[in-house]
Amino acid sequence: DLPSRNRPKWTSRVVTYRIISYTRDLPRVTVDHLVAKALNMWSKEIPLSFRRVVLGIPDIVIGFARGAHGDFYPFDGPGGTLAHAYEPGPGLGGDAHFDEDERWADGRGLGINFLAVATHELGHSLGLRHSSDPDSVMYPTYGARDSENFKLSPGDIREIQELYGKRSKS
Ligand SMILES: CC(C)C[C@H](CS(C)(=N)=N)C(=O)N[C@H]1Cc2cn(c3ccccc23)CCCCCCNC1=O
Ligand SMILES: [Zn+2]
Repeated sequence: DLPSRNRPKWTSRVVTYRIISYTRDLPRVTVDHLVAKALNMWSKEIPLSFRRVVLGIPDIVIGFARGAHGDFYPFDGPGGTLAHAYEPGPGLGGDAHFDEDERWADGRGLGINFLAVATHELGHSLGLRHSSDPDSVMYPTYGARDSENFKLSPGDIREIQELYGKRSKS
């Protein structure tokens, strides 16, 4: 894209998040853990950290919902769109919604790999757009990945560092 195109990003060094609803398919602690893992996959590459809050208004609201759920993008039942997230900004900005009509899995059982989808969505929450590289986490369609060694592609790392800079090793 044109470098001058204004790409929204978080300007604070610490971004807060709150998980406000869960799925019946996974234990809450598993969702908490996989969300933290997805966030850490991105934050370890950039000078930005995430803090979970359980009360109040965070930067990023994360939740599960089905059908129409209060924004302009109702979900579509099983299959189809699995989730959506908003680019950085106030209000809905940064929020990530997961379609409760999917069968969510932790990477072992059948079902949609929640870690893979959460990493994609939180990439959007950080300001990333889609990639044409099928190995990228930001590829527009879901591909079953074994979550054992699920990781960001070199392109994903390049994109997020282009937006936020590199995390200094010090
Ligand atoms: C990349 C994801 C993690 C997030 C994206 C949504 S977003 C906004 N966050 N970029 C997503 O859900 N993409 C659809 C795209 C899609 C594929 N098909 C569709 C059929 C109908 C509607 C959408 C789709 C064909 C049939 C397969 C349906 C199941 C898989 N769905 C997808 O891959
Ligand atoms: Zn996407």
